[in-house]
Amino acid sequence: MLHIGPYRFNSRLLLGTGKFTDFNTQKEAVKISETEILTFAVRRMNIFEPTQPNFLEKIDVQNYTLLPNTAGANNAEEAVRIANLAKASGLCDMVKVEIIGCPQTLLPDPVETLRATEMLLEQGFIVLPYTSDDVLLAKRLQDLGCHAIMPGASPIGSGMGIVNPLNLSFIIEQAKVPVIVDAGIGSAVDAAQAMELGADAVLLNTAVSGAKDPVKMASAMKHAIIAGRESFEAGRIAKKTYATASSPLEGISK
Ligand SMILES: CC(=O)[C@@H](O)[C@H](O)COP(=O)(O)O
Repeated sequence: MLHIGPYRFNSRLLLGTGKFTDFNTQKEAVKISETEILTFAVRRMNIFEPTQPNFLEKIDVQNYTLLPNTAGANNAEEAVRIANLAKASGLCDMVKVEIIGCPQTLLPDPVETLRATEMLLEQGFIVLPYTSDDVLLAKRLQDLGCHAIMPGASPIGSGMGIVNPLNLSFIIEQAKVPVIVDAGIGSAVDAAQAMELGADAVLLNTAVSGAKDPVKMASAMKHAIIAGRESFEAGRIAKKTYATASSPLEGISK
């Protein structure tokens, strides 16, 4: 079971809701993924304008925990403002801090992310900062008291998978809060790898919404995350340079 602050989840898949070609595909993908947490950019919701189109309109949002993110914020103050807007509209008291520092790589701004996390924690939010795979930054965020750490596997939407598994495993090793690998997942094997490294969950969007068959990919991601977690818990065999026979002959009388 995944624990984030006071919340408990059976699914370890967090699904982004953007970039689907149509609302029916989005709905089917969300359903088959069996995710319990949906994430979205607050700035894309017309939260105070019920007459305007709502991109979650096909989804029965009562059945999900909503994780608004602060995408679009350029600094800590803007992120805090966006988080409060989401909270005031009754969406959730959890927030994913997303403060992009570079328009080309979409990598997060570490200083502003740290500041926003501190400010939001002071205001009583359940805070999940999206961060790079910087090991010490992850520790600093954890020391502030954030409720989960969300290191990127690779740049958002790149589909490059985990570019630095070593950094990720260092982050996981030292973590006292859930580690949710967020962004850059390209296919099911990447999601399984994150879980095998010991991540607590995976957040992804583009790999599903941009797949040739998004619904099938959502299903694949669900299974990959379950398989990766089971494999992690089962404990993999040690890697060796040379072969070991599968049917050893030692001890067998001739
Ligand atoms: C939807 C969301 O929160 C994204 O910002 C997230 O980082 C997903 O990234 P990918 O699209 O690379 O999976």
